Amino acid sequence: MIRCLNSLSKDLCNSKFIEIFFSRHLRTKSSHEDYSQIRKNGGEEEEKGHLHLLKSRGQHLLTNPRVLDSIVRTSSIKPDDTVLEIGPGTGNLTLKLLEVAKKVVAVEIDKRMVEILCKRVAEGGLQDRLNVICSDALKTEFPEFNLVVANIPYGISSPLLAKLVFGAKLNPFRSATLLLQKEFARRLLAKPGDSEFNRLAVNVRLLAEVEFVMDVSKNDFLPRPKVDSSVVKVYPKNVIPDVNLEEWWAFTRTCFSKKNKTLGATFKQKRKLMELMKWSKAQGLCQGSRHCHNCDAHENADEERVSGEGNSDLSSASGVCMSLFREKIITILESGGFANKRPSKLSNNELMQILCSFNQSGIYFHDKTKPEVALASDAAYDNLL
Ligand SMILES: C[S@@+](CC[C@H](N)C(=O)[O-])C[C@H]1O[C@@H](n2cnc3c(N)ncnc32)[C@H](O)[C@@H]1O
Repeated sequence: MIRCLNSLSKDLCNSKFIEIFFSRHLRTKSSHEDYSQIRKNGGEEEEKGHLHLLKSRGQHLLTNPRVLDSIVRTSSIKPDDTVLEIGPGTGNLTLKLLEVAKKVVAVEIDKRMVEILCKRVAEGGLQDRLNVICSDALKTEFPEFNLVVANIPYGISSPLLAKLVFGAKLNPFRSATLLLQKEFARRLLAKPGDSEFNRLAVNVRLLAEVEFVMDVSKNDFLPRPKVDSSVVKVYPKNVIPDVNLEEWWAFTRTCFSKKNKTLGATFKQKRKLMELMKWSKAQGLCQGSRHCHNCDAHENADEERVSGEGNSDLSSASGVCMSLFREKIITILESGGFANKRPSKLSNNELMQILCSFNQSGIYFHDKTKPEVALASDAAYDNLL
């Protein structure tokens, strides 16, 4: 492979050769095949100069120079910008970025790609302006950057977006121009009332604005993916709402568990009430209450939750406290006019208003006694969006 790359690296610096090279020398592997299998079964083929592209790594390379140019143009890169690129692959976009940025930090998980990338960049004499990190972008602490431009592997879109947007508090950047799966981009851009509107849009919109840039054809990639793609631009907000993020995530998770159900119906569910009672109890909401003081409702509720059992009749046995709690929640929703509203039609401001009313009444959606999850930690991005 190296021999092959040596002879081709000069050509690769010229985008006209990109397509010819890829059609001759790249091969794809299905998602279930991994590197160990390639080494075992396909090692000889790699020796002959074929680079197997892995679906499991989202290795669909953008080969249309016009699209690459458009992405760079819409990214509004300034000469003193340090651009973070996730998944540079063989460097098609990286080379264009290096033409205009002061520096590019490229994070690539596949060391075969890193070899090709470094070779191509060295051929252009631009290696001093490139910092390549061969690592998983989700597990890497990014060095300083002030702009993101990337054709990312679609399989990590959610956690990566979460890492960027929620991490912007610690690592501020001007904008992220991202090539995403079209369906994911539509969900990001969806407005309340749109069929695609969901928790992803709500959570991202809390901290960032998202703008549509353009659709990209499947034919602009090698190998051709099965899904359509779109470019979006994400702008982290300068001023972010004063809200505990874990509380917000837990709240939106509850609301959007059934996004088309009315909030009144969602909060009548016994399982949801039990969970909420747990956290609200942690805040001392019910301490001293006549009903709580003399009954074991919360302890029973906790036991039932753990064992997966439970009496569905809220008015019986340990349900006295739960009934009161449910009434309290419905009263709060009704007083704001939200009991019959559906989360899929609510704006972030309205959702924030509901959460504030709950919190002011001592109702919480997560365990506030636990320390806040460090936003820079890997675990923080799992299932966030
Ligand atoms: C869609 S390709 C884009 C390649 C290149 N930017 C282009 O446009 O031609 C995605 C790239 O991300 C890399 N990748 C996949 N998972 C990654 C991860 N967790 N961290 C960093 N890079 C990753 C793949 O190896 C692949 O090179």
